[in-house]
Amino acid sequence: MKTQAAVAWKSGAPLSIETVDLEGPRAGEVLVEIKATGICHTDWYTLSGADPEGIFPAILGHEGAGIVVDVGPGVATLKKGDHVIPLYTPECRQCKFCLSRKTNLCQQIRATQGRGLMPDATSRFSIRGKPVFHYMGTSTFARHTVVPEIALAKIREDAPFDKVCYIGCGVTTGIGAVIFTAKVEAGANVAVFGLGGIGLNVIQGAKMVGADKIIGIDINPARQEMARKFGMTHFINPKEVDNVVDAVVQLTGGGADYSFECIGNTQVMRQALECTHKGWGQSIIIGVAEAGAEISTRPFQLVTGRQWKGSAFGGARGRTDVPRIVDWYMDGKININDLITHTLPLEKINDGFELMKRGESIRAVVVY
Ligand SMILES: NC(=O)C1=CN([C@@H]2O[C@H](COP(=O)(O)OP(=O)(O)OC[C@H]3O[C@@H](n4cnc5c(N)ncnc54)[C@H](O)[C@@H]3O)[C@@H](O)[C@H]2O)C=CC1
Ligand SMILES: N[C@@H](CCC(=O)N[C@@H](CSC=O)C(=O)NCC(=O)O)C(=O)O
Ligand SMILES: [Zn+2]
Ligand SMILES: [Zn+2]
Repeated sequence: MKTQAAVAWKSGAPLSIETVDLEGPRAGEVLVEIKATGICHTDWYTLSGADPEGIFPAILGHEGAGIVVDVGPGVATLKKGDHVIPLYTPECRQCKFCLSRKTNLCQQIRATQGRGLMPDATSRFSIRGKPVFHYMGTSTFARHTVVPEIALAKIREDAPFDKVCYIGCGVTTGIGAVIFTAKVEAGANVAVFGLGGIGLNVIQGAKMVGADKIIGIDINPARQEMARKFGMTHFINPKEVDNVVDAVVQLTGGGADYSFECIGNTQVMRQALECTHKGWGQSIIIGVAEAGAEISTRPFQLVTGRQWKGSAFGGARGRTDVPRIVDWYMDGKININDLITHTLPLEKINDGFELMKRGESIRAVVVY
């Protein structure tokens, strides 16, 4: 079939709206009509050329929601008409990683996914006979995409696509990092570095679990108002203090119980670790740093009880947890609407990237 997509021909260049050939689903695969997709900082990271796994031409996008149009042979858990959210972290429930119960990082299809291919090592997308790569196993910047069955969460049919698409990455990543990765307890003090589409969801998660002080740190003062609305109790602008670490330690009487780095800046990752409490502080890295970047601190920081952890997709097991998070939204337990600051048609997708780069949007959502 033919479909329309925003194609990334090469790094650093704007996306180009193209008519694309899309082959139907093979065994274990599902054809999805994407109804809406968010634009995440990680799409920009890959488009910028900073991602070691970035390959071109590709169809980016990993924060979508849509409807099943067709299923390939052997697909048992989904049928035409089902509403779904594609998962860049699948959940096969059979691999060593899934069975361990220690991680959400299902590895069943990770190798081919990282090479921009479907599990049988081929692409379903092409233009004028030349293959175009998939991205993160989802490629939601296309009106139609093919996704493995294990990488689709079935969601309720009354959930609005233009809001719950954000659960496909940002919402789950932020709230999940608090609930699933850090397991923040009521009364804990939390520091959140970076108050964008991810950090604001960390704040929302910290508020949900009953954290005490929720300290937001951002160089963009315009982020303060929204962060307070979502539960931030204190704000630090690094440009206005001598030392961010000291500022957090003072505010919390010794250090944050938990901190979250939601930027992708390795200097800030160090600050986020070092502002946590001696003996038990945990710092969760969420931000994705550029290829080759390394983190450092004095080992003494770890010897004295601080811990560094990472979190991908909030530690969520997508097929199990994403439908629950959709329920939380539908039950009014989490706020997504206020974070979606811009809605655009596919033709204007590059404007969405510009808004993000200028710090003017929290989430821009493309509605097909
Ligand atoms: N681990 C995971 O599963 C995921 C990771 N990410 C990554 O999380 C990071 C954040 O993504 P978004 O929230 O969408 O980005 P964003 O661009 O919306 O937000 C980043 C925020 O950090 C602030 N900031 C930049 N430099 C700063 C500094 N030196 N100190 C304090 N604040 C600073 C910016 O003003 C902005 O408000 C990105 O690196 C993204 O790739 C995104 C989704 C999932
Ligand atoms: N491709 C990059 C790594 C990018 C990365 O860390 N992705 C996150 C999700 S970011 C979503 O917006 C993730 O889930 N990582 C786990 C994984 O298996 O990719 C690189 O090669 O550095
Ligand atoms: Zn993302
Ligand atoms: Zn698995």
